Amino acid sequence: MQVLKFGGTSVASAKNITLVKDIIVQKKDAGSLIAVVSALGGITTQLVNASLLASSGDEGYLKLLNQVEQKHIKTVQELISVKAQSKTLGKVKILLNDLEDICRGVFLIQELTAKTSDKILSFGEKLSSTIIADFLNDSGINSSLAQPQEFIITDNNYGRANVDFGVTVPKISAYFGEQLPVYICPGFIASSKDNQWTTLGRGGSDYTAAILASALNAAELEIWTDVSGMMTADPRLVRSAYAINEISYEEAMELSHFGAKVIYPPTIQPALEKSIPIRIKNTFSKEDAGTLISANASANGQLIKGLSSIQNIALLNVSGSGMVGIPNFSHRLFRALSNAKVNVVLITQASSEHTICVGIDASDISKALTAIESEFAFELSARKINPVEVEKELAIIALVGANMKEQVGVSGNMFSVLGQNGVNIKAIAQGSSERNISVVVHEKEVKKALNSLHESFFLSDKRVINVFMIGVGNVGSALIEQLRKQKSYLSTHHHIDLRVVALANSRKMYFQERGMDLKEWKNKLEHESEPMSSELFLQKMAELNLRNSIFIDNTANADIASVYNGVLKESISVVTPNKIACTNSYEEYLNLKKTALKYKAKFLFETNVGAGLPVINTLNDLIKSGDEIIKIQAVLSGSLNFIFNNFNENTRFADIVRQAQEEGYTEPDPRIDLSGVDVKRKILILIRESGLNMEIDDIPSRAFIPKECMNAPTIEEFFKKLEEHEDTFQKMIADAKKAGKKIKYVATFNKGKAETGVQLIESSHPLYNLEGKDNIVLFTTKRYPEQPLVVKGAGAGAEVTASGIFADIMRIANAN
Ligand SMILES: NC(=O)C1=CN([C@@H]2O[C@H](COP(=O)(O)OP(=O)(O)OC[C@H]3O[C@@H](n4cnc5c(N)ncnc54)[C@H](OP(=O)(O)O)[C@@H]3O)[C@@H](O)[C@H]2O)C=CC1
Ligand SMILES: N[C@@H](CC=O)C(=O)O
Repeated sequence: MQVLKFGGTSVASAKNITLVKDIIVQKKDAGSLIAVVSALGGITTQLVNASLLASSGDEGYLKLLNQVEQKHIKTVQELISVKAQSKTLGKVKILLNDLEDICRGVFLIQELTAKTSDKILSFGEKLSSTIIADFLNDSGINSSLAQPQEFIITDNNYGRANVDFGVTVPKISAYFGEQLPVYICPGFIASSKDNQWTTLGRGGSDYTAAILASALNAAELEIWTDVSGMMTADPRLVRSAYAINEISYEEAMELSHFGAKVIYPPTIQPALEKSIPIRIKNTFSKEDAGTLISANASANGQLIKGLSSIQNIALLNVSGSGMVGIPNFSHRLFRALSNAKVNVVLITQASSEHTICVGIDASDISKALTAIESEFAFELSARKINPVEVEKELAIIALVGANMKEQVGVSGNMFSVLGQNGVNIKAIAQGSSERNISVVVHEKEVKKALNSLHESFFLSDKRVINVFMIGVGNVGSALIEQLRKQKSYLSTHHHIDLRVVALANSRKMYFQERGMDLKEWKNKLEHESEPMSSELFLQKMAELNLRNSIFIDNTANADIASVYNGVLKESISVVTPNKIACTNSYEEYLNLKKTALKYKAKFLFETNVGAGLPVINTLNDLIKSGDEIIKIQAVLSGSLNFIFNNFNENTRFADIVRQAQEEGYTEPDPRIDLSGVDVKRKILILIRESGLNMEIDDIPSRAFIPKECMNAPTIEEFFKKLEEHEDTFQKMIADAKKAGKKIKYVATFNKGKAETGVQLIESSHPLYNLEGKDNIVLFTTKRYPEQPLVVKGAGAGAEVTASGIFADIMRIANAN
């Protein structure tokens, strides 16, 4: 005998019932089958609501009953041929009349007992099974409507009756002794020994199917539902969740206890006891393999089978010195909660015995508090225990898998993934079965936590990196184009799904939670955006609370640089070419580093010095490996090097500066380069990264631009003044030429002192042949005392800078 169970959504409409028929037709040739059916989707809830309204004397119950009636009549009319319809409609009408009579009784006496409630709720399955059996017969499939009241016998515990297996099993064997091709059996309903209608409680139809499968020694029990099996995580929260092929009974129970509602394992006990495999199948995608739950489920090398989550959890923290070493304490606590019918979902106790923390459904908080306060009234008044602390808006997330046992590092990995994403863990529970590690987190973190854990433990997945970018000018737009071009490469070769979630310039900002199409960003930012406000940008970024988020600042703006600390505190990494944050006071610079460390975020700014050149990383490697910096000599301004390499007696200084600006080598405000400020910032960053404390004002610079130019109020005025001082610049270049030297703007750090300014460089010096917009950095260190370690190459320009930022993004993406 085959036993199949179809849940509420599988039989929610005529269209769905037709799919059920197709499955039955396909299966019936393999032997007799019993199809256990639930009530049409949504009907049980309507019956509950109608009975409650009736019991409170509200005539609104009639409206609900009318909706129930219409739904069933419509289903009959859509399913059954006209000539056979009246017979089925007659049966349905009789049932509906009985239902209405019972509800009217409840309405009149305004009382709803558990016994009457069971009677009312039974109509859902009675109606659905009657219609489905008639539909199959009308479609030429010989079907019999089974009457579970005749073979599932229970006690009188209405609402959740207990099955008497001693009586039930022989009755089932006798009832199904003569095997017809197809039985349609209403799930959920049963009968007590004194012939009263009872129901089997939550998951009741699964239970009916499991009882039948067990009593009839079915080869397999199939549960047909609306998903393609038990999923690795809740697909509404984790889009990349997928169906688990095989899972053990124990793992299925763990997953289901914590939120995977596909099956309700306690009701599967009869099948489990006889090791009858259970297959979860999707009525709406019947070719999908589904999930096989069995005693010998193959692990397929997977440590973790799934992630589950339950929301609306509260933690009660019971603490106090009066608990320590008192053996009876926990007994009293749990007895009080049990007597108050509070279900304890999670328990943790520190070995100090000073606190016990219990997780409960938040709707039970007041019941639980009353129970505890009354049980421990004396201890509370004597201050032997503290007032119970309650924390709400929490959720439990559990990692489930039998293969975790004895496997080192699973919980370590779990905690580190959550930590890197700034998810605070409020409580932890792991049983010695090592099949489940549960953590309690804030409700708002659930989505991020589940997604980061899913990415980490289910390797077939892509790792999503979410980018929030302010500044889409010269460098920012080059970066966007590089990200666009590399997207599919990163996806294929590195399993990284790099998404740009937000973009902003000084006027507008545009957000797209699932990542935007980078071909269209300009249009979207211009036409589908909202006004830019850095506060709102940060607020939206925090509210989205996406895993693996990176904030990128491609501006040269001090206000934007001032938000990094707050961003890092959200455990969001910061990448920036903007030098302002690292050249503010030393204290602020150190503070950013400390915050990043504390909140497990990264603060990366490789492009602050030498654009895309690996200057800071090289220096960091030297320092980390124990080397010491003796001297740094460098040309750190791409624009100034370009200007001095291209300016001659045949060109005008202002034109060359303008060209450097147009080529994208200068700062947004070129005065920052020409004043030497940009170079001071860069050498300062190198000094600080070498481990030394220095402020920008400690670095002198020899100005070469006349004061009058630097004092110009606007950039345009500045260019005009440069033109007016052309003679000064021509003299500079002529003097250098006469001396057979080249002009370079050099930064030096030696013996604890730094200085910057123009120098005339001889042809034998390593700086002499520095072409175009190149930078060069010479590190003389304890390990490189004579021949300095040299980093050289293009030190300015949008493309190289963008690629340096991209490299920082990849460092973060690959680090987690
Ligand atoms: N060019 C280079 O070779 C290198 C540059 N860098 C650094 O890269 C950064 C960017 O330079 P670059 O791209 O040339 O500059 P751009 O002036 O071309 O672009 C700056 C971008 O930042 C935006 N912006 C400025 N202020 C704000 C604000 N308050 N809020 C939001 N957006 C703002 C601008 O918007 P809007 O257009 O609306 O003003 C623009 O999109 C600078 O910090 C620079 O020092 C670092 C290494 C090398
Ligand atoms: N303006 C800078 C480029 C970025 O740091 C330079 O000229 O080097």
